[in-house]
Amino acid sequence: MIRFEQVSVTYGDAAAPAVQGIDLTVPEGELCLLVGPSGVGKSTVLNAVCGLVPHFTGGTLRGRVTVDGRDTRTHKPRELADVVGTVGQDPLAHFVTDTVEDELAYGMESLGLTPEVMRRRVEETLDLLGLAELRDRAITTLSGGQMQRVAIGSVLTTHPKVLVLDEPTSALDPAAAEEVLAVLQRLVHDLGTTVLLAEHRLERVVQYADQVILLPSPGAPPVMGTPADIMAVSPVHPPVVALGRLARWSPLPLSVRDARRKAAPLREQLTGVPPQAPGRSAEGTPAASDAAAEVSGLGVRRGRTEALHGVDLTVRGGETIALMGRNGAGKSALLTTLVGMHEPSSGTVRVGGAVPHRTSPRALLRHVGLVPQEPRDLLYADTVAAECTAADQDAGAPAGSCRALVARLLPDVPESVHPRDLSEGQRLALALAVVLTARPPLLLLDEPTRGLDYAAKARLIEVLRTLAAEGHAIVLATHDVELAAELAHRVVILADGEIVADGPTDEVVVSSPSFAPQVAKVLAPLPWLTVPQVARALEALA
Ligand SMILES: Nc1ncnc2c1ncn2[C@@H]1O[C@H](COP(=O)(O)OP(=O)(O)OP(=O)(O)O)[C@@H](O)[C@H]1O
Ligand SMILES: Nc1ncnc2c1ncn2[C@@H]1O[C@H](COP(=O)(O)OP(=O)(O)OP(=O)(O)O)[C@@H](O)[C@H]1O
Repeated sequence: MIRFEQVSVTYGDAAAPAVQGIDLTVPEGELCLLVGPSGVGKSTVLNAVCGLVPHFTGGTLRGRVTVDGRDTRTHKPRELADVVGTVGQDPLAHFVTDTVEDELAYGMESLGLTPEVMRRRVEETLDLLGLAELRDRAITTLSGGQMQRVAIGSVLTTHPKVLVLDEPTSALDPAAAEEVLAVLQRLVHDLGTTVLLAEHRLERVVQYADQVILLPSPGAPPVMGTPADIMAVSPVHPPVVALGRLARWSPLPLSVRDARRKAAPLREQLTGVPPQAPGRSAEGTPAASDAAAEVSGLGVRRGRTEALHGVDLTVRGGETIALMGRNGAGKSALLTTLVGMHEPSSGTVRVGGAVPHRTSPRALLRHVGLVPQEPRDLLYADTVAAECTAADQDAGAPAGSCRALVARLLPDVPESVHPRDLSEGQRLALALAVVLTARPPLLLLDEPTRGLDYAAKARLIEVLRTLAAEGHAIVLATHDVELAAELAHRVVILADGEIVADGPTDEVVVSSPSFAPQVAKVLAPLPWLTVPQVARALEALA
């Protein structure tokens, strides 16, 4: 259905192609997963299928890409739209209408479907993606995950033969991610739809894949095979696979269910061994005077929505809190209120003693820094190098500090490229470095792992742990249960703008079917959360 013949893509005046030696076929009616490290060229491959590369991104495509027999060189993206539905990494860039309902209907209008069919599919999709209450909402007022749901819904309504999805679950809460994957699988099984999907959080998708294409490193040709064969060699793999490799299980488990069947001996070995508590540093709980932020009885309105109400939260230096909860629960609203972007409708907020919305942004910078959900909002300069220089100057940090942080998080981020042209993971690494350079006492991160591969995530965890150990307070809003399990001392769960759980990570996540990490599910009822925890314990036992 999708055919690549000796394809390579070179951007602008880059010295080497971003991808090369791509020669493969994605068969009709299969769900094919594209995996590989950050910046390796996954989006480039996907965009070549829908024709955005090279028609919109520029650059040179050599070789041939055909979709359902149509050559993307001679067919513009518009002329492929009836065959290929695409969800890109940045939904906002692709929306054409203003409201949720219009966006869901838009794709169908050009296909000449009857009003009855259109109506029915819109209703189905609203229900399927939990968007019914938001149908009249302006798209610009949606939360990140709500936008991603609309973007996915808008391509589902047209029932295209081919779906191309770039990290489609990166902003979705765990339950929504599962629902979307279940829908995709149903389309593949029942309608014979062909799905090509790139994703970093393999724990969410690998068990649904018929085939996996691995781009192992920049410029290296892809390897294609069954999920089990590829996971056995892939540098990127989900925690169950890491656990399976560690415990030498064969065949390697791809799902929690597979792993549980093999885990009895490991459970036995670990029984009675106390796991090291997640994220905990040697210093223990910091003194009560260290409050980096105090929130009390907080209410925040966004348009007609009561995004937060009655929120009480104290964040202390040295502590890392994961803020979790469904899409639209109010996580971003809380973080942005802490940096003064919204005036509370009730209650009080103090950050380092200051009232954020009455403090000048410049003065507030001494107390708090936010990496926003859309890293682009933070980046102004024309090149990565200029962005880093500016960050050093703003923070009064030694020249080269920001650049060194970028390199520490992700190798090979190009210096002279415009931040706009970076891959998703590269752009996030840059935004993280810009904020980390200022070393604010309170560090807020909104979904800080989109586009990051497992290795980059592990390096980010290291950097953040060091900061926490030095007394910085960290709050991260995330749907990444694996990240929360590794990093957070404490988990706070928001639902409909209210705090519904607040406690030590192991206590909160282990008991939750949505927020438990894979290792917790595999080893339950034992309270283990992460592969590194298990690895350390096994080493000590050996
Ligand atoms: N328009 C462009 N101009 C110049 N370089 C680009 C452009 N788009 C992408 N690149 C570069 O090509 C490489 C591959 O990027 P791509 O977005 O395809 O990676 P990816 O595997 O999707 O990454 P991620 O996992 O971070 O989303 C990166 O080094 C990126 O900086
Ligand atoms: N300008 C606005 N007008 C109306 N409602 C808004 C506006 N901005 C945000 N909202 C709503 O406020 C609620 C909280 O949004 P917020 O972005 O804080 O959610 P979130 O927990 O960060 O979600 P996600 O996990 O999807 O990022 C959502 O229901 C959202 O639709």
